[in-house]
Amino acid sequence: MQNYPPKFPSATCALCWAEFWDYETPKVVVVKNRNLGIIYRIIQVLIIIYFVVYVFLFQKAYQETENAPESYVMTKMKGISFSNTSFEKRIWDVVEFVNPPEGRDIFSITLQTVTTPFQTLRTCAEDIEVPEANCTTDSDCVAGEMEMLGNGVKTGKCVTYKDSTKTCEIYAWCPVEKEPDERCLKCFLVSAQNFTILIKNTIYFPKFRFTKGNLQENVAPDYLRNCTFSEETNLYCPIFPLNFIIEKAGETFDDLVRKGGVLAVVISWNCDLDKSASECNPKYSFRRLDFVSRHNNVSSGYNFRHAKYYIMNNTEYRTLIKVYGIRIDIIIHGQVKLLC
Ligand SMILES: Nc1ncnc2c1ncn2[C@@H]1O[C@H](COP(=O)(O)OP(=O)(O)OP(=O)(O)O)[C@@H](O)[C@H]1O
Repeated sequence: MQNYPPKFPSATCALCWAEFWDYETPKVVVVKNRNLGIIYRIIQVLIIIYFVVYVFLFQKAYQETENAPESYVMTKMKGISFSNTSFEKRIWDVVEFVNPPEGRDIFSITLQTVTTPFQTLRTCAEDIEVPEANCTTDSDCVAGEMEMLGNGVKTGKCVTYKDSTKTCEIYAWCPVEKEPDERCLKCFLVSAQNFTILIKNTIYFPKFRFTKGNLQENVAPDYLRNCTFSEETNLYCPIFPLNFIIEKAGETFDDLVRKGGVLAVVISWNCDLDKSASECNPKYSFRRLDFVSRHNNVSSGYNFRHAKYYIMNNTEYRTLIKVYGIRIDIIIHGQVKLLC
């Protein structure tokens, strides 16, 4: 059965042409129902409130925004400390305890060291803690073999490590490093808490050509030497005592000195450029970044090794230094808005 006559293109075209000349208008139906009317008005009011309060007043969606400013950070530490160990009496100035020295946005402060002095390239017994180091006869030590967690290449001999304990002999920087049973936590850099850090920061938003820095302008040349940061009274004095950063990050110096750790100083520049530039101020926050290592027995804290080389009697020596310390990361955030 065929319901509709077959439509030919010419017939469809004629229909369209006829409809083109029709007049259309929506028909409004007024429902006289109080409840329905109340719901309708409430929805209208909610939509108006959303746009006026949230979109316009709070989000300021009529403004153009720019995120991720170009940023310059320079850091400089000041401080001096004295350590008195059985090994040596030592003065620690910034050259000793700041790594790297150029004043980058990521740097570390040495709080404790495990030092292995007078290492030379020669043979010695492998450290007992190294896997496969224990031996009873020379046949346990394959010459030329290297243990990736070890300190050198095996010579093929089994030698005395301590008392009756024997380990494979290795060719390495000897003597090899030994972690002391107990590190003297009070020996090192106790006064490090009072060290101060200058953090110079300038941001630039290229779209709006807006730039600002965190340093007070037009002040006495020795202003920075005498001021300390305070969010309430000294926002533009970016000199932070180390202990201030540690406390604000919710940590204690004693905890950090044991294993080291990584702290962040976050500087946020969130500004409304429709207001005066003086109302665009940095906001500082502080937190510990290496939370994963803090609650972890396998690898906790922050440490690294470096060596100082020297030549004595035509022999090259090095002092191996394992450093435990605080790494500071300066992180810059920013967002500005301007009426377009
Ligand atoms: N961490 C800090 N704590 C206190 N004052 C500081 C700190 N870092 C720098 N200053 C002081 O801030 C001022 C500006 O430092 P800047 O590094 O620009 O100049 P400088 O003359 O090279 O400093 P300096 O020779 O003292 O290291 C100097 O007076 C400097 O001593």
